[in-house]
This record gives sequence, structure tokens and C-alpha cells, in this order.
Amino acid sequence: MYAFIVNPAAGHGKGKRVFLRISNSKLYSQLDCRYFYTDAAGDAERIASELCTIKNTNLQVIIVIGGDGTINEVINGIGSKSIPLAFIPGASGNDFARGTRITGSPLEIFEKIVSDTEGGACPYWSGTYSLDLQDERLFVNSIGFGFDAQVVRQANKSAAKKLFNFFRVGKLSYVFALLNVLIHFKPFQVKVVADDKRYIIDRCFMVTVTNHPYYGGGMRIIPNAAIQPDRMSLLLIHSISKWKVLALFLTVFWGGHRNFKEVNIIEASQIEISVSKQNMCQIDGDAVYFSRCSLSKNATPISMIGNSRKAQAVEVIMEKIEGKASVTGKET
Ligand SMILES: Nc1ncnc2c1ncn2[C@@H]1O[C@H](COP(=O)(O)OP(=O)(O)OP(=O)(O)O)[C@@H](O)[C@H]1O
Repeated sequence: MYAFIVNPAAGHGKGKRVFLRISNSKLYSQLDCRYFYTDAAGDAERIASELCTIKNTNLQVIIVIGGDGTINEVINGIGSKSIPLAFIPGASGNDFARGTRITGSPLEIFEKIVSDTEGGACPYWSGTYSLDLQDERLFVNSIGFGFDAQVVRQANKSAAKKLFNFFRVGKLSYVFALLNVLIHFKPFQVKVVADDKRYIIDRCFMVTVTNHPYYGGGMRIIPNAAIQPDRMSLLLIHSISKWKVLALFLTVFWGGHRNFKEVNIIEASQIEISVSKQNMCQIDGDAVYFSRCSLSKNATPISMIGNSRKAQAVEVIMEKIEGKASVTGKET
């Protein structure tokens, strides 16, 4: 069975339009397909979790249609179960699709998914996080602390977002939010422990941890962040003037921001981030308050199909991790 989890509201209705294009196709009618629409936050996670536990469904793949928030929920619903996962972007941000090289029209992606069910999976390692000692959860793209989280919160709560989405220029809501937050933003003190290194930064602007290069709807925030087991990429921006922040966000599309002296990029397996005064953090585009966060890489990779990364069986990668061969640390 091909199980579709569809967020019809994603991208101001794009999720539904993408699914209708697929469900009206000849290929869809020839296969054993079922679909589940989400109604509200938490539905995609619950549906994915139920699909993984129901026996005798002959489930071949869960295909998610929506945005990064929907794929985040589904990955948390699947957890460590070995169900192949595919994603057809149906929103405006779509950083997960960029990062995992999901390309083509929705129908082309669907055709690729169907051919990959014959054996074309490649692994994807999400990250785990625990906020303020709560239970661990997974993030698919990135977690950001400080400035970017406040921008996400501002954009999500702004009434203008609906209007921008209606005119299909949803990204403009982030530009407006960025300018708005920048005016009032105050740098904060943060302590970052990355493996055996400790950093205490007095005038921190933001800290971002990613599983792949893309962020904020196409910005290449850490251009060489590899999809890999064990290690996450971390970007730190500190001691920077507000004018320079504007310049930085203009150069981020081609990676020029890496040359700013206020920017540091490192890799680590275990990361602890703590702030003395409660601050904001965004997880795959969802903003919440935090004081302390522990991060690591999820040991169990997701078996992804339907993307253009070169396929390699998840079992082969797992053997490498377990030490039977050397790990390159680069995307396969
Ligand atoms: N039927 C629904 N109506 C409204 N909200 C929903 C529905 N189903 C799910 N949601 C909520 O929508 C959230 C965000 O969805 P998602 O990120 O996939 O799309 P999006 O926010 O429109 O994406 P983008 O901002 O990139 O266009 C989900 O995490 C969930 O909380």
C-alpha cells in the first residue's frame, strides 16, 4: 500500500492542489493507494504512528505532501520504525526537499517514488533534541536559537502572512518579520558545549544547527553541511552590528556570509546550548521558548525514496557506522 499523508492547508492550499494532481493520475488509480488528510497540528504525527503499528496493511511507503512542519511531524510519528518515507513538496518553504534533492513536478516525483520501491532507498539522518530536559524529539532540517527563532515567531503570528501566502509570495512575510525583529533585537549570552569544546558568547545573535545546507526557504545557511550520521553542523553569529546583519542575510544565498569574521561554523556530535535568560528557539519552523537544549544525531536513519541522491541501501550505511567499513562522512 502507498499511504499518503496530506496537509491540505500547507502553502495556503498548495498541499491539496498537489495531491489532487497526483490522485487524478493514471498511476495513482493503478496502485493500491490510500490517503489521509490532516486537520490540525499533531494529526500527521498520529496518522504516521498508527500506520506503522497497524499490521497486515502491506505498507510499502508513507508519502508526505505538505511543508517542512508536516514532514517533521511524520518523522516523529515514524520514530525508529523502518518504514520507507517519501516527500512531495506542497508548501512555499520546502527546505527538506532542497536538502534531500527532491526535484521535478509532483507527478515526476511520484513516478520516481514508485520505481524506488523496487530498491532505491537512501538514508537520511535527522537530529534529536531535548528542550529543558523534556522527552527527546526529532528535527528534520534545523534548529535555530535567538534571532532566527524570533523572526519565525514574528512571521507565523503576523496577519500579513495569510495575505502574502494568498498572493503566493509567502517568503515576503519573513523579510518583513526580519526587519521588524532586527529593530528591537538584543544580543544574548549563550553557552555552547560542542563535544569537548566550550564557548561562552556574551553578544550572541543566533546559533543554528542543521542536518543539511538549506534553511528559511532556500538560504544556504551552512553550504557544506553534509547529510551524514554522527555529526551536525553548527553556525554561530555573534558580536555583529545590525547593519552588518542585513548584509549577511543578502550574502547567505551564495554562501558569502561564511567570510564574515562574526560567523563561525563547526561540526559536532553532541551539542548543549543554554541561555541564562529564557529565549526563543525554532524547530523546523515552529517557534517555542527554551532555556536549555541538548542535541545529537538520530542513530536510526530514515529510509528515503523518491529523491535524486544516489541510492544506497540503509543496511550498507549501518554496517559502515558499526565499524565494518570506514565512514566517509559525506553524502552518498
Ligand atoms: N488541515 C489543516 N489546517 C490547518 N493547519 C494544519 C492542517 N493540517 C496540519 N496543519 C498544521 O500546519 C502546520 C504547518 O504545515 P507545513 O509546514 O507543512 O506547511 P506551511 O506552514 O504552510 O509551509 P510553508 O510556510 O513553507 O508554506 C503543521 O505542523 C500543522 O500544525
